[in-house]
Amino acid sequence: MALLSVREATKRFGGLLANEAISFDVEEGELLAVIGPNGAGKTTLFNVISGAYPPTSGSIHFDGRDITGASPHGVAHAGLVRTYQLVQLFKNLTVAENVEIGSHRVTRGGVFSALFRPHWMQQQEKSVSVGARELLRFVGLEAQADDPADTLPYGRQRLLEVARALAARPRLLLLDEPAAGLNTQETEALAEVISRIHLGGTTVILIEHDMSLVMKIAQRIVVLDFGKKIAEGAPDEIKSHPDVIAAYLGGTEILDA
Ligand SMILES: Nc1ncnc2c1ncn2[C@@H]1O[C@H](COP(=O)(O)OP(=O)(O)OP(=O)(O)O)[C@@H](O)[C@H]1O
Repeated sequence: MALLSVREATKRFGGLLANEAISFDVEEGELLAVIGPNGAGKTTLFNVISGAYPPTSGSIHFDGRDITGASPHGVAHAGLVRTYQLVQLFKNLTVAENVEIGSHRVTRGGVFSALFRPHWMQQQEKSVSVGARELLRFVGLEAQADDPADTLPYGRQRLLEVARALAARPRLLLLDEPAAGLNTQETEALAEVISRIHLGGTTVILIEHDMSLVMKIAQRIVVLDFGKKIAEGAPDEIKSHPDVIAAYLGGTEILDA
C-alpha cells in the first residue's frame, strides 16, 4: 500500500483550475520531486495534501487513512509535515528554540502541567532540548544553536526550517522549494541534508525549480503544467520527455541539468 495516494485531486479558484484531476502515489521511503513551470499548481497541490485547502474534488489518503479535507493540524498529527516556500521562522527566538517548537506534535502537556511542571514534563523538556541540538547537528547548525534565528544568513534559515520540520518526526516530509534563493554551495549542502533525511527512512516530496538538485536526488518526478500532471517517471525519462521539454520553454532548463 502506498504511503500517500492522491486521486483525481482538483482545486478550483473561481474560474481557475489550479489542480485538475491529479493522481499519483508515493511509496514509503521514496524521494519524489514535483516540478513544473511557475504557476503550474505545485504549491496548491501541497496545500491540498497538507490540509491548508480542501480539494474541490478528489481524495488524499495517507497511510491508508482518508485525510481529504482534514485540518492542517490533523494532517501534521498524522505524520505529514511540510515546510513553506517563504521562510517562516520565529525570528525573536533562538535557533534551538525554533526547533523545539517543531516538536509539539510529539510532546504532551497542558495549562496544568505548564504551571506545575511535574517531573515527567521536566524530563520531556530535557529530551526536547537534547533532540533539538541533535537535529541542529544533523543540518550543520549546532554552532548557532543559541543565536537569535534572524541573525542566521538566509541559506542557514532554510536549513533551520528543515530541522524544525524534522522535530515533528514526520513520516512524510513535504519541502516547498527549499533551495529557493540559495547559492550553489548552499544548495549542495541542502541536497546532502535531504539525501540523509531520505536515507534515514523518511519519505520526502520535494517541490523544486533547481533542476540539477532535482535530477541529482529525486528517485521519481511528477511534472505539472497548467494544473495538470503531464508526466511521471524516473529523472532520465523526464529529462527526455517531449511534453516536459515543451513545457519548459524549449527545454533548456531540463536539458542543461
Ligand atoms: N489562494 C489562491 N487564490 C486564487 N488563486 C490561487 C491561489 N493560490 C494559487 N492560485 C493560483 O493557482 C495557480 C497555481 O499556483 P501555484 O502557486 O500552485 O503554482 P506553483 O506551481 O507553485 O508556482 P510557483 O512555481 O511560481 O511557486 C496560479 O495561477 C495561482 O495564481
